[in-house]
Amino acid sequence: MVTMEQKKAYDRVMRVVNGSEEGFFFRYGHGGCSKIFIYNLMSAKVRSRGKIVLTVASSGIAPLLLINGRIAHSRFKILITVDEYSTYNIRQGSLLAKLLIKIDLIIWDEAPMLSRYCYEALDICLRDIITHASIANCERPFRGNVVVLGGDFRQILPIITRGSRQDIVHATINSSYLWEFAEVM
Ligand SMILES: Nc1ncnc2c1ncn2[C@@H]1O[C@H](COP(=O)(O)OP(=O)(O)OP(=O)(O)O)[C@@H](O)[C@H]1O
Repeated sequence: MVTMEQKKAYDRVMRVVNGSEEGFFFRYGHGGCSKIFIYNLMSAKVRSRGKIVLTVASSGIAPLLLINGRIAHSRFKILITVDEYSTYNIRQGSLLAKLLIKIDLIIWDEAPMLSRYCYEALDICLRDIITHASIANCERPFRGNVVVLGGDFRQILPIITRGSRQDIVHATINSSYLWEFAEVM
């Protein structure tokens, strides 16, 4: 049985996935506070309606707990070293590009572990790929796709070789231009 707080977060995302709204959510909570439990609930429900959900995680262990989870680097072909100019290695017309045009929900766990440039590259990639399919939502983050990131900023942050505290904070997702669109839940 889900708690009231879990139901509220689940209902909020489901309303957006089922409606025409776009949404970018961040599920924030400490370890063991049911983030994966909610992701699995959401992905099972959305998939049961014949819709497409991509579930990924930043680290090698978390995808094992997600239903059909994959490592984000493998799923999106993210380069190992990313910077502000990075994009994903996905070609127009490829099978992955066609899949990305059709997705209804992206769930990405352990998001604080990766550099914000990984998410900004996803944003650029979706804008680029979906531009060829539709001109709707061109101003919205992730081209209007429903994206749920999640994780705990008190756990592992991006690793910056010989980086200072400021460099690490600057590399996290909440320093990104995308963060102003995020609905934290
Ligand atoms: N409403 C619920 N009913 C039954 N079990 C629950 C419920 N909510 C959470 N749990 C259980 O609590 C445990 C911790 O939940 P979960 O793994 O989703 O946490 P998490 O926030 O993803 O943890 P971490 O940050 O360490 O990955 C799991 O075993 C999960 O099945």
